[in-house]
Amino acid sequence: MAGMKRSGGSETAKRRAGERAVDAVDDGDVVGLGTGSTAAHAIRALGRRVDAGLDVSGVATSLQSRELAREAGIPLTSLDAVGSVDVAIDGTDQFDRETGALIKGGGAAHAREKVVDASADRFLVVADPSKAARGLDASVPVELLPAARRPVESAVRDLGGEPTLRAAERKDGPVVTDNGNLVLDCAFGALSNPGALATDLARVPGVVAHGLFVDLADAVLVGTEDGVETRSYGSE
Ligand SMILES: O=C(CO)[C@H](O)[C@H](O)COP(=O)(O)O
Repeated sequence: MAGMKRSGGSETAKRRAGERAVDAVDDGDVVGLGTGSTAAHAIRALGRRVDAGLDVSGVATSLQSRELAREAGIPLTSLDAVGSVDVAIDGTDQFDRETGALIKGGGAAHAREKVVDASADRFLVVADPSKAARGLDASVPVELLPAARRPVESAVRDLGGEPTLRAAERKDGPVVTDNGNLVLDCAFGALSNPGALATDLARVPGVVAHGLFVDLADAVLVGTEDGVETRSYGSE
């Protein structure tokens, strides 16, 4: 994947984080179902609790999470129907240990993820230790309207970034998101002010959503080989 490296964190660590996050789900909750390999562990764990009698419904953030939820037997609803979710469980590509700011979008699902995660009463991030960082320096995925590619690339360069169109791996040409858009992976180096960059990127005409999630996470649950470390942010 050009410009965006997916994590090779251990499956044990990812599974522990996903399972611990699902412990926070209560009977009757509407649950935001994140995208990616770590969130997939949470979806499977939630499915096991549904099998055991838990009454919840899920809001998928992608075609991937919708299919996984169906396989796991989790009843699905939509944000159109419910307006918000009680708890969202989602992965991340990088998180700042100090602030809980995230860079997401390695799976090109960050537009819907942001809508669902931002609507949550509690947004729990599940991660393995390879995602932890001091500050943020990964490239920032930007989903954009296909017709806006050139002006968005130019605006990213004006903001100090170097955009790379994300190429598909098992298809010729670019990645096309679940929303029919393209993704630019934008290398800015170390981010001195992620909040300001988030605001600037969101203002660019043609940008649908960027992968900076600032002041959204309530907690990051980091699975390890031995257990789970919970880092709380905001009001948690
Ligand atoms: O933001 C995402 C998808 O758009 C994922 O949550 C992120 O890429 C983490 O994935 P994984 O758990 O497979 O490392």
